[in-house]
Amino acid sequence: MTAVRDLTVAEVRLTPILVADPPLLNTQGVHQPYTPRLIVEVVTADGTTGVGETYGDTKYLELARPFATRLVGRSVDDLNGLFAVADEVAVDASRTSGQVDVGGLRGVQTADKLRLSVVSAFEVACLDALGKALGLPVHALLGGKVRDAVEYSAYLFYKWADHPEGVVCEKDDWGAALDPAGVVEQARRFTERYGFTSFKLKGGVYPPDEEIAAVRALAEAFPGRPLRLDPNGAWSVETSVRVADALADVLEYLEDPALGTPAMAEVAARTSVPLATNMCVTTFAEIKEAFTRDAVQVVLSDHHYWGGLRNTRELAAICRTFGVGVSMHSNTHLGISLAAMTHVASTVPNLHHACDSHYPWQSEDVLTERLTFENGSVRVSDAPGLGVELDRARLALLHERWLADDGSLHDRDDEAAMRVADPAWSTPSVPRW
Ligand SMILES: O=C([O-])C(=O)C[C@H](O)[C@@H](O)C(=O)[O-]
Ligand SMILES: [Mg+2]
Repeated sequence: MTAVRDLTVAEVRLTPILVADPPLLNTQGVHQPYTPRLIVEVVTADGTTGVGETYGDTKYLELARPFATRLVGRSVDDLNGLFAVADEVAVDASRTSGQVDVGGLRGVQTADKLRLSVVSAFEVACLDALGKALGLPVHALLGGKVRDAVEYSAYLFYKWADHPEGVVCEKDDWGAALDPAGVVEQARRFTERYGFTSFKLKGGVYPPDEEIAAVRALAEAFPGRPLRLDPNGAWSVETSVRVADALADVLEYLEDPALGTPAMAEVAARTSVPLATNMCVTTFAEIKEAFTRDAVQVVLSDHHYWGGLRNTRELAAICRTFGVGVSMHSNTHLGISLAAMTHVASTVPNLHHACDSHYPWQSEDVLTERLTFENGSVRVSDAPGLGVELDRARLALLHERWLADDGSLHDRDDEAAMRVADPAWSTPSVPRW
């Protein structure tokens, strides 16, 4: 007789941590030396533990705590029920903003989106637990993989060699990248270390002509390779069209050149370069206007804020229906999320672009074994659940760091980090150029 499993959630553990982050530049400022993440563990009555990961800023933590309490007593296979649980969690009005360019550069900050960013970690943890209980990989729970490996692109950043003097940080060995030669050198290291064959440059940092020169230098150094440029909405429509024209022969797509659907639609109407976004289509509610106006040709999904792996598949199905491409966006994340991204990406038939991932920038992780890239791809695990194992000692150490912090690093703030180097700095108003 087979044993009957008890999939009831008996305990939920939330562990906020701070992970080292290099001084990566974007249009709002620079990354802080440590970034907050939240690790979620869901433990079933029969002792199976599932793990998930999401943003660790205060606004997510204050939703995750009541969510965790409500989860106890429910079953890890009640994935649809997670959304009902989320609806019960109140979001303070001060946490929401209709702005597309809020911190973190991932589009509007509505109450629903904040909730979904928390749901996603619990959904992944439940899927991991369920997979372990059933002896099935997460991709099988999503309907099965259609590829054995998922391709990622090199996520290039303008970067200082070090965080400002006097700032407590972990050293990295990437060096500075502040001009076209530095960007090409960084790209070379990405190819040597991980075998990536496509490249995305985070732009909006320097005047557009300097970023055009950097992409041109990449095109020369890596002929024929897919290239992308993402200034996070820092440009006007005119500037966007000018950059698109200047790079039309080498860009796979231009990502969020201008801010918001109306501006993106104007740019799209005036260029043949496909436009991608992780800023103007970040919720299901934003799809209709963007697709109707043909404002974007590729949606960069992110299971964290779209509400999990199953919602990511729903988004992909909508994109497929409308002939819009789909790929994946990334903020700073660890191996649990990379595993989750890889599982869901392996099940999406219409994923035709290499996905973004910050993972190579993260020297620290909470896993016993880091995930690896081979020829720019991550192999899809067939082990039960996500196929990762938590390193409790590492987790405790990174949590200690979070506990020891005075609160100044508990919320991502690229503007504040830049002010340490440049006291006069404030996030530039948009369009910046
Ligand atoms: O593709 C994007 O827009 C991002 O990944 C946004 C991020 O916030 C990125 O710019 C960063 O981490 O600086
Ligand atoms: Mg982007």
